[in-house]
Amino acid sequence: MTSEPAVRVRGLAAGYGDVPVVHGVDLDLVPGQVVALLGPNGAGKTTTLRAIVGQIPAAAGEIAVDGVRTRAPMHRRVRGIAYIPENRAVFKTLSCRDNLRLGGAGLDEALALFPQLGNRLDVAGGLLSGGEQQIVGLARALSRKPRVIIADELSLGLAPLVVDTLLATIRAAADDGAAVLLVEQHVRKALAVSDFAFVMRRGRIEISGSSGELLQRVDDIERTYLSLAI
Ligand SMILES: Nc1ncnc2c1ncn2[C@@H]1O[C@H](COP(=O)(O)OP(=O)(O)OP(=O)(O)O)[C@@H](O)[C@H]1O
Repeated sequence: MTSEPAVRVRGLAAGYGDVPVVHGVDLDLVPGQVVALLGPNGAGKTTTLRAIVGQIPAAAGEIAVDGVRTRAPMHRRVRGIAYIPENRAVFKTLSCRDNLRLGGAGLDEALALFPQLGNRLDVAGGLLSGGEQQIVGLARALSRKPRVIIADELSLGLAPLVVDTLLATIRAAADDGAAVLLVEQHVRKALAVSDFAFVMRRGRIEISGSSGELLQRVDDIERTYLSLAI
């Protein structure tokens, strides 16, 4: 892959107040690639994403977007970056249609991605199933054709088929040229759709490699790194 990283992270440290949570994180997000960030609960994955998008400040290290170092807050840094946080950002009293239109996203593009929303457009966001709410959030983010997609546990609590749909859509967005960073609890599914993966524990990256390599040692990785909390 010859593309320059869309996002380059070096030596990133971040935390909350005086409490350091992540340390020394290096990663590149390259157009066309999905990078999976794996790790047990509390490892620091969400904190890493929040620091990359500028929702919390970096305590140390560098973040460069398109080769330009930035410390800008999220609303400036995220031009062309879709951040899909863990909690489903669906407005409960707005219809599915209005939820999809929010923020300038195109309804047609959203329905092209997820035709199954077509007969749910008049349903209030709060009455959609968890899977549908997550699909609405992802459709809204992807229909703006972001260059960088940063997604946190898209599949939390969803049925396996919905998880497969969401991950396939993420893969397709990368194949169309997006640079993707994905935090995912389904380790095998994440390794199957990603190109490169990092395993984080106690705030540090402990393993990195191609997803194919990591898939070959997934039993060992799950036993050693993913089965224990923190
Ligand atoms: N807003 C916050 N204020 C203080 N500490 C926090 C906050 N959010 C997270 N933490 C702490 O930071 C550590 C890392 O949490 P983080 O959410 O980044 O982990 P994670 O790997 O994403 O785990 P999970 O899979 O449970 O979301 C945990 O010890 C957590 O308690």
